[in-house]
Amino acid sequence: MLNIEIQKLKVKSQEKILLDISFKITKSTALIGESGSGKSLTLKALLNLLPSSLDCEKEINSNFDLDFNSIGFIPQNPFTSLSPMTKINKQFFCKKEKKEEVLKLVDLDTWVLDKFPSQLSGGQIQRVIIAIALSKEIKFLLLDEPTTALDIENRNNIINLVDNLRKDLKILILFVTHDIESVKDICEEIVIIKNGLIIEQGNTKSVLSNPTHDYTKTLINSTFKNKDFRK
Ligand SMILES: Nc1ncnc2c1ncn2[C@@H]1O[C@H](COP(=O)(O)OP(=O)(O)OP(=O)(O)O)[C@@H](O)[C@H]1O
Repeated sequence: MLNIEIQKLKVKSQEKILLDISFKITKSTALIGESGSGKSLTLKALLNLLPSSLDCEKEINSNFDLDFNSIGFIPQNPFTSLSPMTKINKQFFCKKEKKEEVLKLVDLDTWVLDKFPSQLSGGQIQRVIIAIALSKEIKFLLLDEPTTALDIENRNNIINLVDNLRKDLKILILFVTHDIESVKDICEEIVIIKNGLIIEQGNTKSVLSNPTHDYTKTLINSTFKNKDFRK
């Protein structure tokens, strides 16, 4: 079973500590926090994409090589993630058979290969982006608010897709969002962050049904208008 143990992830600017967290990913973990809590910094630090003005200390153990080839990244806005003037076919860097295999995994037919991004819907583009990530035989998938730019139907489709990938491919997932509802059924573990620090973490269902911090309660209440899930 794959696992990642982030023992230390600390990001500092010249003025202050922006992020200081540690957590494990053994299946799928949701990282939840308000705007400015440190979600993007966490992703950038894991992807080695922090600006040089920030100082980063990392102690990460994993039972596989954590590098460019083993990590897939799904950004927030699918509409700006692909090259607009290039057909989908040319945006994959793998053999035809692999393209067909990964398109099937995301429930798309090969006709999309002959299209430009502008000819696809937001949900289809997000599926293509996930297929491109999967064409690399990744072991760890990072998702940065992957449903924010989508309508409710496409949002649910992408959530179901991520859930199926998690079950079928058994890859590790870190799903970053401010929207608890989108992850409550697909992430086993949840990490709540505020001002760059972990406020609460644990099994998702336990934390959501019995939050101990007011910050977590506020996040839950702002997400769930209908609180039936807690019964
Ligand atoms: N390059 C930087 N230099 C200095 N401070 C930064 C830098 N990048 C981010 N920060 C600060 O670090 C904190 C966390 O930012 P981050 O972008 O990780 O938040 P976030 O949780 O992703 O928010 P959002 O949901 O709005 O994207 C914020 O206070 C932000 O101002």
